[in-house]
Amino acid sequence: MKSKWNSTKGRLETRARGRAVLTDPSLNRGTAFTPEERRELDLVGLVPPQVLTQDQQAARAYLQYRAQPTDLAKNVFLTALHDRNEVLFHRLLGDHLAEMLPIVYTPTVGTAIERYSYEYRRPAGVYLSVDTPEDIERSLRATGLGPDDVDLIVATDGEAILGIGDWGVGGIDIAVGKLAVYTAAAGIDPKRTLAVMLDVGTNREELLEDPLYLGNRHERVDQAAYDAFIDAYVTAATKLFPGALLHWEDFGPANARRILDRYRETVFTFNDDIQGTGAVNLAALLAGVKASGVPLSDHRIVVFGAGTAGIGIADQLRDALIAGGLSTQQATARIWSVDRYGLLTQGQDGMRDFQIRYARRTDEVAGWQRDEHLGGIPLAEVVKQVRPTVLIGTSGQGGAFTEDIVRTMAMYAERPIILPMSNPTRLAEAVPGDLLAWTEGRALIATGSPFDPVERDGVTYRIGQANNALVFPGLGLGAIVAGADRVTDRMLAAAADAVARQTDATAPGAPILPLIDALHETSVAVAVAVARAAAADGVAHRTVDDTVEQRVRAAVWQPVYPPIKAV
Ligand SMILES: NC(=O)C1=CN([C@@H]2O[C@H](COP(=O)(O)OP(=O)(O)OC[C@H]3O[C@@H](n4cnc5c(N)ncnc54)[C@H](O)[C@@H]3O)[C@@H](O)[C@H]2O)C=CC1
Ligand SMILES: CC(=O)C(=O)O
Ligand SMILES: [Mg+2]
Repeated sequence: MKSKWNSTKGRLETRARGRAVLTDPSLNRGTAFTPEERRELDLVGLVPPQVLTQDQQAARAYLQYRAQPTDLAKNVFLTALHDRNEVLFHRLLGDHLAEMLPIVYTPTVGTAIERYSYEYRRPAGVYLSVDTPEDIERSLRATGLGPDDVDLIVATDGEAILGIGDWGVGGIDIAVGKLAVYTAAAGIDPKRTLAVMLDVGTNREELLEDPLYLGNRHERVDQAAYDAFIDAYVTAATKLFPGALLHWEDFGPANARRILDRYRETVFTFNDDIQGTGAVNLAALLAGVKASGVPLSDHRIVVFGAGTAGIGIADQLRDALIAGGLSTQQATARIWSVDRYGLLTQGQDGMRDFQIRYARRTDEVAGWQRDEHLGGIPLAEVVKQVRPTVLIGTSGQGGAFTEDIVRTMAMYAERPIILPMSNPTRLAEAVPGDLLAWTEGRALIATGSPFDPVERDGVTYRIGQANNALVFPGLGLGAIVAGADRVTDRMLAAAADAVARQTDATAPGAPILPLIDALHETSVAVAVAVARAAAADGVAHRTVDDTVEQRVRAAVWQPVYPPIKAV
């Protein structure tokens, strides 16, 4: 590798010279290279004469950003900046986090993924192909990164991107987006991360037929080939980068849980949609429960959309109820899960194995109104019968929480807790303005994608984002600082608890989750709690003591140009 971070000397050392410096985004600082650096690195005459400060560069980049006509154009602009000058990209993102997160992350990242093969400029990570698994190791090595150089790898197979489905190779952008959030929120060093696209094909006809489509032009492979490929990836990644956390993002429901179950006991690994989402949802509930004044164990919880995220949520809620003193049976009975064929009920055809534990007994629902067209008991009937106090949406079905459903819920719950968590924005099961109108301002709300505050009767309701972005960055940072080699349930519960402690939702209009402006402090709190939990579970390989918060803060990477030395 031409450049290397020298941690003893605290400087970047490079053998690159001239144009090669300017085309490497981890080295390039464009007009901010000092006269001395320009001479040392053979850049004299290759950049305009004026030397700018990073502040000036950031101000100019922000002007350019603001001049972009659409959100997609803003995304493309930021991607290009990322490709040109990584530090400046992170500086800009950090300076304008609440404004730019919706551009690099949900909702606009969804559009960027749909448009990937059209907006493509430069590669963005490592593209591994199921057709040539023998190249996995070589491709990972080609990054030039050594065994101690990687803390984190975010991988996707692009099958279940947010709620927009299978986008094949374009899915790489969700891995890139998650990594941007890791750095912006928790200061994970971007040099020490990798985005990986596990290209197993796509079942989206429109991509297969598109001459510009950049991924493998065949359908998704069968399970045997798929599993062998995933195994080859895990084997190579753990061999080459033994300390790295393997983060899985947006896998289809048939694979997400299977992969997690297969590796979680033996590999340092984390499924964001199952575990991160479960933790942020639990945090929202803990904060909402405090504001509602009703203990968690007295709540009746309906989860709409019993897939990867929905059942991940149900599992962590169930664990929290059990930790609060309920038996497994009692805890499970507090949760009603509704999927595409209605309420999960015993004996229902086509249930996934991970859904079965939430299926209700048939005698319990015998008198409930079925919808023959749907093939089961619809959400509206479940809400009527159950009178839930909590309604969670992870269905990807925009508008599914109708006025009728919400008004029925609000007849019985004083402070209904409603979390339309589906992304991107257009797939939210309901929007905050409607929810507040239908509940006369009583609903406690958090949404998966960002929403503006709502004004009502002189109160400003700020809407927290029930998004795993409140959890995974701090989880990663805490795990790194603790030198963890596993992600345990206790670490997830600790993350949820730490997020919930960041807010007090008792004041009128207060959000139940911390706002994005506070994402960094939230992530630090999560990291500290996670590091302590890792130590308590015996999976930490570094000392976690009273100095842990200091160490977490010291580990936060800052977007400043480090000293650079030509070698
Ligand atoms: N806010 C957050 O942090 C997160 C939000 N999500 C969102 O949750 C949604 C689902 O994501 P995944 O669980 O990964 O997908 P998934 O495909 O695993 O799950 C979706 C589930 O919804 C069900 N469903 C589909 N149509 C339905 C209908 N008409 N009625 C009831 N259920 C229906 C499907 O059968 C499936 O079980 C997406 O929109 C995603 O963006 C996912 C992860 C994190
Ligand atoms: C936030 C996220 O992970 C999702 O919507 O899939
Ligand atoms: Mg996801």
